[in-house]
Amino acid sequence: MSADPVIPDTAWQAMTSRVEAAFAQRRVPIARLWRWRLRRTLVLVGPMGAGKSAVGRAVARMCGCVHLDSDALLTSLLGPIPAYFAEHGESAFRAAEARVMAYLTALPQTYVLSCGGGVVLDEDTRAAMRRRADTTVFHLDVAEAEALRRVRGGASRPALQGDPRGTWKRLRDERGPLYAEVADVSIDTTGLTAEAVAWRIVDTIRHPRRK
Ligand SMILES: Nc1ncnc2c1ncn2[C@@H]1O[C@H](COP(=O)(O)OP(=O)(O)O)[C@@H](O)[C@H]1O
Ligand SMILES: O=C(O)C1=C[C@@H](OP(=O)(O)O)[C@@H](O)[C@H](O)C1
Ligand SMILES: [Mg+2]
Repeated sequence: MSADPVIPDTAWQAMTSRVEAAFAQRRVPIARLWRWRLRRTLVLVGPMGAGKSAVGRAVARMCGCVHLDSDALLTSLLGPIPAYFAEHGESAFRAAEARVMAYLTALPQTYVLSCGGGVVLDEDTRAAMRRRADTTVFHLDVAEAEALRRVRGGASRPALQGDPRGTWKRLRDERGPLYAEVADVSIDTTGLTAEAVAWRIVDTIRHPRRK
């Protein structure tokens, strides 16, 4: 794939090297205790503050699989997301995000992927998520008040600038059908710890018919 003008080749190569290193340094899974191994890719989508990043980390720790976070990779490519939004605008961020998602959804390995809340805006990303038979997509949802508590008013989330409460609700409503389009399983995380959500995900994968 040729380099996007806003992403130097060297930065792209550094990012893909980070991903390859993550696969090379996989940790011993807690799940080994019960001799169970995750053989699927798990993708977490949902609104800001649903816990996609925290839950993804917890699931990967339990299963000893690689955890990737689209926002962490984008930060390594573009620098801090709020500064990038301010300097280049949201559409430049979305273009970079779609490119990172195309790369991630084409990886041959299995892993846990925490997505940024807006990845579903891109049609190709949604199609790539649905295409993979070895992937289960979880839609993590959360009640508005708890989401706003978790993101502490949205200071580090540029998409919430101005009116965090109104914007969070509008984005969640607008994107709700897109999350539903890609998700195999939906979990309301309100009142649950990130670890409890992670256990629920692992349980869903281990006992698919009990969903
Ligand atoms: N289920 C949860 N219960 C309480 N706090 C949570 C939960 N999930 C995440 N958090 C906390 O809320 C904040 C935002 O979570 P994060 O995982 O970054 O959300 P997202 O990636 O969906 O925007 C973090 O400080 C995280 O530790
Ligand atoms: O919903 C959005 O538009 C965004 C969500 C953020 O990720 P989280 O959902 O992990 O907070 C991050 O990608 C960016 O600030 C934009
Ligand atoms: Mg996140």
